Amino acid sequence: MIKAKHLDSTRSWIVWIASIIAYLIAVTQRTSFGVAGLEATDRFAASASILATFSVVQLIVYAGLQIPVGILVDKWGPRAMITGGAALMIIGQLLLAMADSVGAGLVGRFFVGAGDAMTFVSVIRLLPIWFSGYRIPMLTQATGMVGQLGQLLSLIPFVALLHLWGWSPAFLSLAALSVLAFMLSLILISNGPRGAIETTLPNPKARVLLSTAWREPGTRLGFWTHFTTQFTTNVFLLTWGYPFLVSGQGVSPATASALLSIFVIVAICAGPILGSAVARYPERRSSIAFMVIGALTLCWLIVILWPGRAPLWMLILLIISVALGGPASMIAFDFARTFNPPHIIGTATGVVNVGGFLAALITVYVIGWLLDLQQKAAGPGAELYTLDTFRWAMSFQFVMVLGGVIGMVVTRNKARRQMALQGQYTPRTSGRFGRRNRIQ
Ligand SMILES: NCCCC[C@H](N)C(=O)NCC(=O)O
Repeated sequence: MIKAKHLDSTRSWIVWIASIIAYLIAVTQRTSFGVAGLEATDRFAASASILATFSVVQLIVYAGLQIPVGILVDKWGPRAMITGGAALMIIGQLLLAMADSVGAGLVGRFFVGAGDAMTFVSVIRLLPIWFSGYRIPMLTQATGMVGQLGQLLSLIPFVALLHLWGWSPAFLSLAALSVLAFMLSLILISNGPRGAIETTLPNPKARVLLSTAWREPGTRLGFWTHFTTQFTTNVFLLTWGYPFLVSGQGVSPATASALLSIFVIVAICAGPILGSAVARYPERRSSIAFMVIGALTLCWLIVILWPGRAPLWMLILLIISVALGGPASMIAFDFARTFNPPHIIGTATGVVNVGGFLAALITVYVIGWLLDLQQKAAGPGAELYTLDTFRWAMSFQFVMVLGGVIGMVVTRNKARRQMALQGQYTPRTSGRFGRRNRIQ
């Protein structure tokens, strides 16, 4: 087969670099409110639960928009979505810069969440338009990795601006950053040459796109893979990791912060390794995901069953294994891409991306509920955060892992049966069909 001329060209790299800058900036916008918690408490005279509402609203908006965004990526193309997302984030951060009430702040955060939700799926959709072969899984990992650096922009320069200049100028600077993303996307991103996004339908209906993507077992395998690999990372980073380490495991706040920074290091180191493993052994993608899930489940089990507090080295092992879930979750997008025809990859990617965020939302909520329940059951004056209350509450993650693994096994079997019927390679049929027929 002759390779299209635009694939893997200089233009491809320009488009990819512009798109990952837009994603990196979206992650900065996403994580900026979390690092401004103390200032937000003062500005909005807010309680801890109101502050938590900001995170929950953002997660709900993000997860709730993934499927509509995926469908729109297939209808309008990634460029319009990335540019539109940057515009929404400009509006959101301008509103936040001026907000002096919880309501106004929440509206700002809603816009930021919506703009952020439009970015990642569109960036992932650009990859098969502009690249070919093994580069796609490698660049999928690299996209996830570079994006996470956006968190560092929030943690270092944004926090510095907040302390030096105060709330409004700091959030105005974030709006300016999204202006940069908007301009770069408008000028440098392209949906590819005419016909690069193939459509079989002239004006595809949203319902048709969604049901076609969902009926494909590979999309559901991606959903459950993302669900199971990513949620523990989100639960740990977004809410319960820090109190679990400090109040449950008794480590100092400084050690807890240092432990949390391991997430960034693991994401940077593991991304290329997992990316090249997926590129070399695409038929083993789900086994790689199962290995990571096995490792993180085993580490959680050891920490939870450890008599008393777990030693520091065990906590480090736990965090490394949980952090591996981030890069492993990118395998889920590879399923969406390889099992679906090009005109519904956006929709399928949106479906897959709901998995981990939905699981995180459920788990964050249930862990909080289980902690409250144990405190109430223990009677007046009982502590909310103790080693034992955390042991029981964090154990809920095993229920989610079990549900996710069942989903993965069932959908993997369906996907394999379908591939075997189509005469394509699966590990079990490798002897019959040979490596040449494996699905990329
Ligand atoms: N290297 C870790 C990247 C994790 C990315 C994650 N799996 C994901 O789904 N990201 C979506 C997003 O919008 O960031």
